[in-house]
Amino acid sequence: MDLLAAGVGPAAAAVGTATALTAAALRAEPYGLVVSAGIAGGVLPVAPVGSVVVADAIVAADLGAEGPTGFLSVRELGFGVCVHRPPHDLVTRVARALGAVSGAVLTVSTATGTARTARARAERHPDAVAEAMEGFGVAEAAAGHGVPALEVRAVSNPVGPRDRDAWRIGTALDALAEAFAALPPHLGVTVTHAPAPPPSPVESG
Ligand SMILES: O=C(O)c1cccc(C(=O)CC[C@H]2O[C@@H](n3cnc4c(=O)[nH]cnc43)[C@H](O)[C@@H]2O)c1
Repeated sequence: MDLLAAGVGPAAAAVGTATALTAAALRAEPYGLVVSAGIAGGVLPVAPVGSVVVADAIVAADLGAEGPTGFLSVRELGFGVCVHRPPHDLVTRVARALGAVSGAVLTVSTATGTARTARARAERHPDAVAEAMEGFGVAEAAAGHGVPALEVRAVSNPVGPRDRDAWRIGTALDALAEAFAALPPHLGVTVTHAPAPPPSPVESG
């Protein structure tokens, strides 16, 4: 299992993921799974701060155009996909193992900051449990390489009017670390850590 910090937003996430997947393919050591992980805004009441979510759909929620009747996705415009669906069995297994909520996780380039945007996105995506800014970029890169993608997030803040005092990034990172410690056997991988260096000799005398 390798860890890549690709940056914030769908473009940085796609570039970082595609580069890593290409490099691995050229080494003839292709990856079998990509996991987009991080913190997220949670949709209340299903995904409160500190909860973990697993995406059953990774949705590009603001990639498209505005029309007179509202937002039109790239799929509605006829030139792309706006949803990637991770393998259903894997989502079910991982969500159960982590005690996580599963549902659609929206990828946005502009984080929700008003009740009006939160309402519009909830109306368009009633199955959404969270939003973040990278999942769809990761999933597009993975799809381009024929590799399945998962998205696992820990909730740092509620989706809604911008309120930085309500953010609990430490709580979310603790929950994410706990989830990732439990994850490997459910992905069918074993994690090996480099052995700790020996303690430096203590001089006596
Ligand atoms: O200052 C703000 O209003 C603000 C709004 C959204 C995100 C940020 C960040 O600095 C974190 C970006 C980082 O965190 C993920 N994230 C966490 N919560 C949300 C959210 O409610 N909506 C979208 N993204 C979120 C995101 O994936 C980025 O990696 C600041």
